[in-house]
Amino acid sequence: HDDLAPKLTLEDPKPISFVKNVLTTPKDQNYCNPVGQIKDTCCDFQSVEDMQRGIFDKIQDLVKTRFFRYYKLNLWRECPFWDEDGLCMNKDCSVETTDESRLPKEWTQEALSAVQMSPAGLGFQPFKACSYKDQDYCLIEDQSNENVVYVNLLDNPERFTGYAGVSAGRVWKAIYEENCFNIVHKMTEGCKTCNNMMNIAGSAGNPLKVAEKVQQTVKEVGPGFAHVPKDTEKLDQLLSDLSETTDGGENDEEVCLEKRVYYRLISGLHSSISLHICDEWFNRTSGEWGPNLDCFVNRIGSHPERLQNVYFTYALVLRAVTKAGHFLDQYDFYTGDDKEDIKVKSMVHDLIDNASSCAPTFDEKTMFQGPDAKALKLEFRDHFRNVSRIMDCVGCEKCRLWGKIQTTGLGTALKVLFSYEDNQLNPKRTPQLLQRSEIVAMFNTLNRLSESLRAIQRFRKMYLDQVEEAEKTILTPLD
Ligand SMILES: Cc1cc2nc3c(=O)[nH]c(=O)nc-3n(C[C@H](O)[C@H](O)[C@H](O)COP(=O)(O)OP(=O)(O)OC[C@H]3O[C@@H](n4cnc5c(N)ncnc54)[C@H](O)[C@@H]3O)c2cc1C
Repeated sequence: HDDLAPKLTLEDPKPISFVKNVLTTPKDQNYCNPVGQIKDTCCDFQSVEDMQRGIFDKIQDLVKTRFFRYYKLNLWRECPFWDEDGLCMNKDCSVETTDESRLPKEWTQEALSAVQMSPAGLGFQPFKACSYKDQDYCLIEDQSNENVVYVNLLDNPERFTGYAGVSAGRVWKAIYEENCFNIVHKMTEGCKTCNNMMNIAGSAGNPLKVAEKVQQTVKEVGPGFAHVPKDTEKLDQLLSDLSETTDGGENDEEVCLEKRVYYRLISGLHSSISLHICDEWFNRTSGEWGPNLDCFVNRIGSHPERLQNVYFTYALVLRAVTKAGHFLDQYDFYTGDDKEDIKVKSMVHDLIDNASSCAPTFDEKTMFQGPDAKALKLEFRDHFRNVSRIMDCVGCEKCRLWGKIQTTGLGTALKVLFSYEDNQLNPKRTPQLLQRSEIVAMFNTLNRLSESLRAIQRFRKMYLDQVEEAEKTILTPLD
């Protein structure tokens, strides 16, 4: 499978000709500076930027603390969907793990069977074995598995690794294809195999598109891949049924809120990862790390929707963090050092207090209200769980690490928003609500999104500076 191995030498992004741009397009002072309401949220772009600036330093300081910088995970689970044999051997892809002897002994392997909860019974439960609870939107790693390791996130920053090509593309494709809800499933009721197949081949819910997608997927990977039935006759029949029953064409307005939210969330994560790559790009000529404007313009700047989705995802996660405020206020942030525990607790409190001083950024009560609400919610949850499993198919260790953290962070946010009413987020009523890894993931995800918003502001300025430079070049007469 040579073609599936990650391409390690990602080509440099296409350079932007600013002089040509200035000559051909009107100067855009508002470049990458969206205004107005962020669709499907209850806040506008400007207030999100203001809030992000207000709490940026607080969240940066928080993720550096002992409690938040160590993340425990299984980095080497088998990809459950396809044979992922692409292994990125680039040194920037590798993850440095932490020797457990340097961590509080209560966190470590030996204590697994002994400790489940802090004496107070509130919160601290880092060693719970893996199982999906109904409320969970993502796979929580089996903390007692012998393959789990601790990683110091500060030693393993998410940045450009060179991971790209077929392997990375296939993971993104599979993630977007999880956004396939109800309507398609209704058409294939009673056909379990077909339903499974739809799960991996689905598109935006238009049956014709799905049929085409199935055909394309089968062509690419062949029958027998993941859930695609080996029985090609059945497949042909399904495709012809689908083509007959559809009139084609999809009306965007008909895409339900839940589906839009799902897409925006994933696309926001994707944009955020791209932003980190562009912000910490490795310049092969100078041998230095730094922002790459061409990368930004190509991947984000020229796609307004991708840019806006970062704000959306930030708004959603921030709402989840503030909603969980009461629970976190009483959580035992155990680090093995009493002073540090108190410090972390007060930092979390301060952050949430600041974020809560503004109106909520997202209204979770608008979702799952229609007649199919219950089924749709289950589907939404199951699809998101699949996204966290797809992370095991990422062929670069470092990307997998951050992919896992951020999908767990988003899954935790969804759990807080959609699995519990405000009054249930009380540790006395639901002491086992969140595990340590979920809390660490949610705050680190908020931090990465916050860094992405800051990167957008920086790239915006770089872009305008370049335009100004180009204008000077045009206006300066040649000697
Ligand atoms: C989970 C995960 C984590 C990763 N982490 C890293 C990392 O830490 N460092 C690193 O260097 N590389 C990482 N990668 C690889 C990186 O995301 C890109 O895949 C790679 O840089 C190649 O980029 P590309 O320009 O070909 O397009 P990709 O980013 O691979 O995008 C594929 C296609 O998706 C569509 N698309 C792109 N962005 C969006 C969006 N925001 N919304 C909707 N559609 C979009 C476009 O059609 C695009 O062609 C990661 C990949 C995955 C799957």
